[in-house]
Amino acid sequence: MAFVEVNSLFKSYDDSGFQGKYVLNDINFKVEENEFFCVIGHSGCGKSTLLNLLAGFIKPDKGEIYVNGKLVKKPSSQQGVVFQDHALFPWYNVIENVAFGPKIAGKKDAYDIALRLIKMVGLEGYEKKFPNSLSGGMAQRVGIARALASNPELLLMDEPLGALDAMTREKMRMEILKIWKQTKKTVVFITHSIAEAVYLADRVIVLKDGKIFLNQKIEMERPRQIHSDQFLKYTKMLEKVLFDSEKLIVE
Ligand SMILES: Nc1ncnc2c1ncn2[C@@H]1O[C@H](COP(=O)(O)OP(=O)(O)OP(=O)(O)O)[C@@H](O)[C@H]1O
Repeated sequence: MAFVEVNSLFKSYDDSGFQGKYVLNDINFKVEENEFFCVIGHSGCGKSTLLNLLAGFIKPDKGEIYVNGKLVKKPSSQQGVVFQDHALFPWYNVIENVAFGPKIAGKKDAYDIALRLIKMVGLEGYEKKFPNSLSGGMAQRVGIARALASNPELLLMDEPLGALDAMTREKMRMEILKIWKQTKKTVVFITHSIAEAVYLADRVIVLKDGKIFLNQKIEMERPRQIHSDQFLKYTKMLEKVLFDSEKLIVE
């Protein structure tokens, strides 16, 4: 069994639930352990819905999701989530935000865990700062540290770089890859950006009209050279599927 298995998943927000109203319509895919898995699609195609289902925040109409062999039924510390708007507690400083999960779990070393992760995301010295005094990139680093603090098996990232300016975004991409390599987590990462998906992913799926239109392995050495022929080959392939209505390729 793969680390994550999504089997015949259907989700509608309409009680009548007939086909055609499904935001996700018979979605099937697998994510291997330690894989960096990207989901890409136009606005409204169901990316966040898929992530919320993986996180156990909402339930499917039909189908199942297994994470490490366990059926996802509700949110759990095994699924860490990073949100686009970082969703930090504004009344807590950085260390309290990061230590929150381990403290709730009764970990005696919650602050040690938090300190280690704050250092890992490059925010040493900022432990006592409050979210409103941090830049977008810094707040997102705290969001990542907080998600990692519960030592989840699966890290779910919903457009974590979407609100950042282009330069910070580029820097954060590299940071995320570094953190991924260091922690050896399995990552499901949602993005609007084709280049981001090709830069980051071991595998990309393209969601469109409630279906997976492409499930593609990205076979390139890291760090990836964004001007290389191979990189352009993949970006063109994804562009074609995203903007061309005919393709339906599932490996
Ligand atoms: N709670 C909800 N109730 C009703 N409809 C919803 C709800 N959440 C999402 N939808 C609808 O489901 C569809 C998919 O939304 P979703 O947020 O999953 O898309 P998305 O691909 O993440 O979009 P974006 O990239 O803009 O964030 C949209 O048509 C949206 O309006």
